[in-house]
Amino acid sequence: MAQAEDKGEENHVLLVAFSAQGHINPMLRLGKRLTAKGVHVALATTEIARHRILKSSSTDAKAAYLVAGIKLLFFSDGLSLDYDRKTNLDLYMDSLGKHGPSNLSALIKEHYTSPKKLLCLVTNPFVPWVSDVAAEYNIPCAMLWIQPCALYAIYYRCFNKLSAFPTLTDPDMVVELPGLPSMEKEDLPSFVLPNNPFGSFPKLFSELFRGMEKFKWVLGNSFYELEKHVIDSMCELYPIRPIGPLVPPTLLGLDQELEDASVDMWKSDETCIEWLTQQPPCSVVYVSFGSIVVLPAKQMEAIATALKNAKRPFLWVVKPPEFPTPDGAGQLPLGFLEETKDQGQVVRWSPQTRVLSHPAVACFITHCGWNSMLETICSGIPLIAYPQWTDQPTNAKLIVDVFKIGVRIKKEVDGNMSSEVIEKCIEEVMVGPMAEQLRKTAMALKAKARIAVQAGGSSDENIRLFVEEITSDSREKDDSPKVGNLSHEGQDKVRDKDV
Ligand SMILES: O=c1ccn([C@@H]2O[C@H](COP(=O)(O)OP(=O)(O)O)[C@@H](O)[C@H]2O)c(=O)[nH]1
Ligand SMILES: O=C(O[C@@H]1O[C@H](CO)[C@@H](O)[C@H](O)[C@H]1O)c1ccc(O)c(O)c1
Repeated sequence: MAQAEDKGEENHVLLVAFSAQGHINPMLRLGKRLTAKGVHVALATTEIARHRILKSSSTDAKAAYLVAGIKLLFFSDGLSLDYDRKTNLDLYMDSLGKHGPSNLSALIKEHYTSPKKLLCLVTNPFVPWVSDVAAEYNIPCAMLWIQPCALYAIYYRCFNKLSAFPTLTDPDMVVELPGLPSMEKEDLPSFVLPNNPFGSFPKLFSELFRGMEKFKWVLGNSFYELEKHVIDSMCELYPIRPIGPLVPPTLLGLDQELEDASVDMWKSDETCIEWLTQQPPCSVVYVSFGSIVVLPAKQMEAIATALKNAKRPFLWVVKPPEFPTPDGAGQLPLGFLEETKDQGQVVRWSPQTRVLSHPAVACFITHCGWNSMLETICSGIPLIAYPQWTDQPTNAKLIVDVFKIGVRIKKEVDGNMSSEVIEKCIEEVMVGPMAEQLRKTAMALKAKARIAVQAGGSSDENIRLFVEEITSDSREKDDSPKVGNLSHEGQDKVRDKDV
């Protein structure tokens, strides 16, 4: 029997997320901020997430369906659970776009006694078609932009052809955009480059950014004080309201909110926390490339050599590839574990936010996924950027030239990284005047992030405004996009709180 989720109550919001660790968790944390303001929230994502959450035995079956008061609902993306979505990314995105809308629509009919009880649907960028499902039920739609606001601005201008971007005939052109530093091709998101191999993303973003009027609100997982210039630059086009950082409350000093709203798709190895506790303060190099990137064998070797030669304690997350290949991608070099057993720890999946906020951790070598970056900003430690694809190259540019909280591993001409360069980066962020400056800047940003989410802070005010707008019964009377940020006076008041 179909179970109604709404139990006759009003004020429901349904969040819809692409099925990835770094997409679902910020949506859940937005959900928690909404439930704190009296809204009932559920999150719908695809079956592959349920499968992964259940497989990760750190999450029990009950928790797979209810997270911090947010009900999880699942629909099919049209593919079997054992399908290799990563290798066949374009087919995966096509299937999701083809089957997602009707399956989501059926889910809404099944779970809500009347779709009219839904104040709005909130989607994220990889499932933009959710806005069409919202329109089918005459429900307003919001988007949570889960990458830096800088990426929102870049894609908006690129796909609406408002600025010049590299082409096959001019692949090396430098891109100049308001509110951002000049960007060379290695600083741009891979999906806007002429050699991007994943055709589904430019197609998806083109449809999304040319049809922005389908979204009454655009919320961003960032905070005003972090990206003010680029956020201001979008005010005249299609504004984005920052409401983040959407990270665990413990990283934000929100002690009154102990429970995090997140799921784990892999079981984390808690033994590394015990190991960290035995290390001197500010000594450990933490290394992780997130949930999707699998590094080629040569790059794994370069990192292994650099860590050995740096002679500092390290914690390295080496997540076994879901579909292993014979070329050794994602595998540790033979003998590495034995050679470094007294120096470092390797785990398959770490409790990353606890690691980053541990006093023993000194810096983070990262692929620059936006969730990892926000978690690091909130922990106040410097980064070493080694971006791979999608938003990551731009995120690396932000780390170095805008936020000024880290360094970037420069690639060799063959596109690989050398162990010497990695080692040099480790030294730069660990010792000397540059290390000191990076740490100081990182600590100042951490303080700003905390202020943004506290009562009356810029992000908290933007959430308050969003809830006020979705719950006011202006829906019938006023369908115009509510995309504006706080009024200028409001923003100024918040700005005065800058540290
Ligand atoms: O060993 C790990 C590696 C990553 N993460 C979490 O996985 C998410 C990764 O998201 P991100 O956007 O950084 O990168 P993605 O994995 O999506 O590429 C972050 O919240 C991390 O805290 C984790 O819990 N343990
Ligand atoms: O984009 C994918 O995942 C990550 O999302 C983060 C937030 O958007 C981003 O900052 C990070 O760089 C990305 O790695 C993603 C793409 C394709 C796919 O099949 C996924 O499972 C995730």
